[in-house]
Amino acid sequence: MIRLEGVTKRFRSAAGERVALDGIDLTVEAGQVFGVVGRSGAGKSTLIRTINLLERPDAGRVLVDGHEITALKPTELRAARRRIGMIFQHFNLLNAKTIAENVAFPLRLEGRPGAEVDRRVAELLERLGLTEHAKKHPAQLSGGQKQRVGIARALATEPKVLLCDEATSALDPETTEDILTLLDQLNRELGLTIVLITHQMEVVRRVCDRVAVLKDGRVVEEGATADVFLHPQHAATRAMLAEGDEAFDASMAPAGGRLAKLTFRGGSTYEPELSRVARSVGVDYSILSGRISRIRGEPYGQLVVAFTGGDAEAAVAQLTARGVTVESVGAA
Ligand SMILES: Nc1ncnc2c1ncn2[C@@H]1O[C@H](COP(=O)(O)OP(=O)(O)OP(=O)(O)O)[C@@H](O)[C@H]1O
Repeated sequence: MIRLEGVTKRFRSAAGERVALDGIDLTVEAGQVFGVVGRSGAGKSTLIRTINLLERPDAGRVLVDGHEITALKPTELRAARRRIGMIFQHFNLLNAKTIAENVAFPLRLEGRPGAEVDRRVAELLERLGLTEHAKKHPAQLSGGQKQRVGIARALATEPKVLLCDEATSALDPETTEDILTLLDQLNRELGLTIVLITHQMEVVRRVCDRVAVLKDGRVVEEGATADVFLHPQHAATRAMLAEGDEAFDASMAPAGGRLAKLTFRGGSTYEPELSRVARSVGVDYSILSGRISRIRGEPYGQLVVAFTGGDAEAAVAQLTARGVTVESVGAA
């Protein structure tokens, strides 16, 4: 559905040249929710803006729904952009216009007949729970409501792709959850392909099927969200995921203990696998850190434990046989 091939973007300023994107290759399949994460300055905004050519790459190709966006003539590009909606951190609404007029705006630009515009706007306001706000102005709405207007406007021309540029970064946690539920619904109900950039790992855990990690304009890691988040391979990914988490303190582990990171996924998350195995091989374990949560709806648990007083190797073998992923985190 979306393919970036060798996409490179440089910015030149008085301070010199800065490579914002350095040969990006990425594929987003139709119907996926795809997240791009990275530190400030990694190139996330530049990357998402190349998908609708708000930023034109210096090299490489961008293909959306079979069209090579980077090769289109201006009139063709305008048509292609109608199939790519976009929402923004600060909503970018027209403050002098009413909510209904904001949503109607892209349809009026296309010159659609008045009656059709009215029908489509009414339908979108209804779908997004905004009908009672139709005649208000953006300043009269909360952040969450403004983002709903942004989404309604982005959907007006029935795009196949929705680009979300830090769409929940200006919202409180409850409103963020509300908007993510909505994006999830639009993805499932309309089959909308969603690409989002964010610095909020929770957003990715909650809605993204796949994630790419960007560092200095390069993709350093990419894969299914659960794989990348539960078994990060790159230091940049590990650092982002560790933020805000209490790191386990290896010095607190029992002397001589064998440390292991255990990952339970799906149904096994709630099974007493660890205590069964410990009983069966006669080892003790201390839990040094732990988290139970969900990634894109799939439950998982991740524990760092220290095995002591028995055959730790046998415990590891039995856990592995029961589908638990065991990674060594060194000795205490
Ligand atoms: N219009 C521009 N002119 C010059 N440099 C730019 C421009 N836009 C982006 N850059 C530079 O390109 C690099 C990537 O910026 P970009 O905004 O894409 O990163 P980001 O990951 O989205 O960061 P943030 O999370 O802070 O928004 C940065 O070094 C930035 O300073």
